[in-house]
Amino acid sequence: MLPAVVKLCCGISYPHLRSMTGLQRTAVAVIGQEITHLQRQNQHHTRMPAGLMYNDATLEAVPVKDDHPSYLQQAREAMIKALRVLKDEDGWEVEITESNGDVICSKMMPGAKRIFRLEAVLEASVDQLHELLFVRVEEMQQWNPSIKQIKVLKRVGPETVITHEILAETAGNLIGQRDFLSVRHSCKQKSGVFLGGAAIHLESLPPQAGYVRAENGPTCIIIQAVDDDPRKSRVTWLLNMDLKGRLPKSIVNQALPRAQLDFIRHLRQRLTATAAPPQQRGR
Ligand SMILES: CC(C)CCC[C@@H](C)[C@H]1CC[C@H]2[C@@H]3CC=C4C[C@@H](O)CC[C@]4(C)[C@H]3CC[C@]12C
Repeated sequence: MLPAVVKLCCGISYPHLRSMTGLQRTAVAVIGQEITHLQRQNQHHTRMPAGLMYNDATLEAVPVKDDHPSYLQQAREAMIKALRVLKDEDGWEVEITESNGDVICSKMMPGAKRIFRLEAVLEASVDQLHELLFVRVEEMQQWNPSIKQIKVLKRVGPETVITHEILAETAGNLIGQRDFLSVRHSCKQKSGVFLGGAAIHLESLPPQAGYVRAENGPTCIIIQAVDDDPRKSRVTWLLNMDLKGRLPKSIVNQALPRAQLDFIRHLRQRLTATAAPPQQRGR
């Protein structure tokens, strides 16, 4: 199914491919590699029962009964969709330009849904960011006060996890309590690290009392080394979120880019905190 979708996309976008630059080329390159990976993974899936391959017995179990082999596919499809959106340069409007160079643009999608793209350069290596944003994702609540909890419910593969995220009340004041269920996938390429994600449904974890189940994705964070400095990385983050519930669009469309800036600010604080011991900070 996915290879067919990608072939179709490639066909549609072929005339545009010749005029592409930078990020766009990266995005297209990764789509090709993803197909190859995916085809290999799919061969495994047809031979082995779902869930047997990477079951990690040490994981603290919130039961994920509704296991099926397509989580990896869903995550990859989400990543490809998100990359296609980033690749298309048309229709982006600048929302916020910060004095430190961070820029947030937004774009209206079919269905009158606004999505947001943040671009920032961070003082951290690609590996450091991969570690903080994917490998040690459960620690995020320690450095990001907007998040009450992130829990890895299941490891679907070495680079694919199912997570449950609960927003902190501080972040939710205006928006109300939200939680998310997502499949998240990380893909390391020469050109950088790609983190993709999409909302999923699990019968074993239905929306909880007092929370509105929001949907995050298809989304993608691209982390690329800055050419002349391996200690810096360029982050391109597509935020595509449906907060659900009855919220005025104007409020949502202000809250989302703000949430992106907050996220990056906390990430920077976390990076400074680890870079220098407390007595040296600020010198
Ligand atoms: C009140 C509203 C507007 C707040 C929105 C909060 C947003 C910005 C929060 C909620 C859940 C968060 C995500 C939770 C998990 C991950 C997985 C990780 O691999 C990359 C970061 C990422 C993708 C987070 C990005 C920021 C995030 C999307």
